[in-house]
Amino acid sequence: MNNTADITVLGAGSYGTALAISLASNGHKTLLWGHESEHIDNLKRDRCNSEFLPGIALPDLLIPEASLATALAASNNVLVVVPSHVFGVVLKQAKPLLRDDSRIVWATKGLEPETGRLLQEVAREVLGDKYPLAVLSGPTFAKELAAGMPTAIAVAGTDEHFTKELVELLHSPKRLRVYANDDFTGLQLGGAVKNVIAISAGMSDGIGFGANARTALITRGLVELTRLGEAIGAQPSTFMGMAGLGDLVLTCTDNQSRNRRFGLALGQGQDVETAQKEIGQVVEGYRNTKEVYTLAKRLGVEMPITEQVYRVLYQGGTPHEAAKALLSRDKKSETSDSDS
Ligand SMILES: NC(=O)C1=CN([C@@H]2O[C@H](COP(=O)(O)OP(=O)(O)OC[C@H]3O[C@@H](n4cnc5c(N)ncnc54)[C@H](OP(=O)(O)O)[C@@H]3O)[C@@H](O)[C@H]2O)C=CC1
Ligand SMILES: O=C(CO)COP(=O)(O)O
Repeated sequence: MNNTADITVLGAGSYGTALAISLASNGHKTLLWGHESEHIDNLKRDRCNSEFLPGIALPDLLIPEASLATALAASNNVLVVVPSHVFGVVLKQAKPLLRDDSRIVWATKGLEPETGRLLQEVAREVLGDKYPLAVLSGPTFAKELAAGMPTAIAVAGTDEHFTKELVELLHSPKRLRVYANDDFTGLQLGGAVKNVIAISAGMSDGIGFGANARTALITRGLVELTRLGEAIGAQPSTFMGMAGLGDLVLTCTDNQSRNRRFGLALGQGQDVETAQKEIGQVVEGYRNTKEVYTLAKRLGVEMPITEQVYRVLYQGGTPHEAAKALLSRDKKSETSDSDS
């Protein structure tokens, strides 16, 4: 089947638009589908996603598209960038419209709501084994990527050929460095767990603690992520890369992160609902906390920071109580899970 576009992006929020801008700026014809036709009309009229990325012009090769059928017929490369709680829903909508040669990659960061399953399991359940799958993960704020500021990211998947082609499509010597990785599981998990740790770092700063506490949370958060990763078959070295340390540092330290801002608001005494509402965009870590907590409990993996964030978000605990609980834990060795 002939491609009329090089790639189709599903999800016209901040990150879907930023990736589409980046791809189109690389010289690739890119269709950008969004589920609200009025939003797509605005993109076409303004040549700008004023709602999510004000002031950043859409390149000529970026074509906003309101019809999912047209978007999916245009290219065999499908990049899904919707929030994790609608990932399965969007794949179900897409399934009857996919081409025989479609290949699916996502930049969604999260796990399946309630079950805590990796998105690869959701994709396989909905789509079967027919299509190659891949994931993009790493420290990439939409606004900076869309503005063409230097960025690095990692990609992994089920099919080496597809992964290599994604590197070719996305990589730009001027703006975006793309690292191929062979740990499909690790890249997905890193993108979900960092959201939870970013909330904890935000809470700590919101309370008024300093750089020491924030850095301790990043470092021990990395330990939690690595422990959970090993339990589900990821490679520990992945978490020293873009989708682990990289994304933890980014989202725990910079207020562009919605998860961090959510935590900040909670640390300053705001309630969960108001804090979420004020962000006005997806705060993946709110749901991810429940999913990561559930997954860790199921596998018997110790994740004390995640557990405390869960207490605050779902069990009425306060950020101060969470900090106290973490500080008063038994003394232990840094390098093993035994007591000191
Ligand atoms: N923003 C960033 O810097 C980064 C984001 N990500 C990840 O990308 C994913 C998307 O986040 P992001 O773009 O930032 O989120 P935004 O909140 O900016 O946008 C989400 C978009 O998804 C749309 N959407 C909601 N429900 C559906 C649906 N059922 N079908 C189709 N579209 C839907 C929303 O439409 P509507 O507004 O109409 O509800 C909106 O356009 C998340 O998993 C996030 O973690 C990853 C790296 C960086
Ligand atoms: O994943 C991100 C950057 O890599 C975006 O982080 P937030 O979802 O916290 O804004």
